[in-house]
Amino acid sequence: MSKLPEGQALLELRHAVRRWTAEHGGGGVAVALSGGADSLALTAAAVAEAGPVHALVVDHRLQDGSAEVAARAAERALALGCASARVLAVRVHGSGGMEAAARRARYEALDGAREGRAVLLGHTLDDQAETVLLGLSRGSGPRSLAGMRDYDAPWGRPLLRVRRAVTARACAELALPPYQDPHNSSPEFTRVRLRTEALPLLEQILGGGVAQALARTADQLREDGEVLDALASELLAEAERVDGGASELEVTALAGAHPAVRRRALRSWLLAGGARSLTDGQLRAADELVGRWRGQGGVAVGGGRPGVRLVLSRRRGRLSVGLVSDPQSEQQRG
Ligand SMILES: Nc1ncnc2c1ncn2[C@@H]1O[C@H](COP(=O)(O)OP(=O)(O)OP(=O)(O)O)[C@@H](O)[C@H]1O
Repeated sequence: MSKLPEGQALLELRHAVRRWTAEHGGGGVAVALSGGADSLALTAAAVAEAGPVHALVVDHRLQDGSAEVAARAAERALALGCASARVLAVRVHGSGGMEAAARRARYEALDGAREGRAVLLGHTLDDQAETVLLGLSRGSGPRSLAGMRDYDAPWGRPLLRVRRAVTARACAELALPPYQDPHNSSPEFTRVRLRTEALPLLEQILGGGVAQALARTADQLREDGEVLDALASELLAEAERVDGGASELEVTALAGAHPAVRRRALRSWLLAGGARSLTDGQLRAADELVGRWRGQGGVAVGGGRPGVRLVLSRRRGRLSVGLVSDPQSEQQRG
């Protein structure tokens, strides 16, 4: 496409992408294109504002006709002026449900194909608001209420301040009918009901502005969280001792810190040590090894293997993580 039409919606998107590239660098990016309105409109705006654009379309191969949907999206990307468009066919497998497995496969494929470029995603302010509302309702911690960041290398989200309705209008201005994913309107998905039922009701009861308010909450929590993370990494640097290649934490160095900072320090140290999907309960139990020590046993943290658990324990004034065999889970397997 030689020249884009200059409709209001497209201009708003171009402005958002221009702001993003000014802050995080342009000169060529990849765009994750599903063919839906958000990423299609983003692709058009990026072509105009972000240098050569390389479209990456993931075919999850979960629905009949998915290859055609992906091929059409790639064609559109080229017609919009992308420098290249690739379809990445993936195999969705593994634990945690289909949605989570598809997401994992998608991000892995995008990461493998980006060739050093940032990858722009089409998340909008409405996606951010839904993330925050879902997190609030589920009692998630501040890290998840802080929502998505506009750049979490290599993932860029230039549209986090743009309403979803704007991307739909931009597609209309471009005369590009977006692909409508049937999953996006299926009420069996919690997120869809939040979008189509809960948020409109809240908007009606509170007189509007709810999505923006939720996104603002995320911004505030993110800023606060960054300060706490910085304090936690200072604390970690003071407490960490590396002994024969193994990382341990000196309890006396942790003891004087505020538990909120301590838990963040423990979280990042445990993740670096191989823990996965830490819960608030596990982190609080881990913290009690410092703050409420009464000789208690170790704390199992997710991240072991069948028959082996990853356990955090305190010995001789230091915390360490190690693999401990777990006869119970061996029995369950056997
Ligand atoms: N099949 C796909 N191929 C390439 N990019 C995709 C695909 N599906 C989604 N994306 C990218 O991810 C963005 C968010 O998509 P969507 O909202 O459907 O995902 P989600 O599962 O809700 O969110 P998340 O990506 O955070 O898991 C899209 O705007 C697009 O940039």
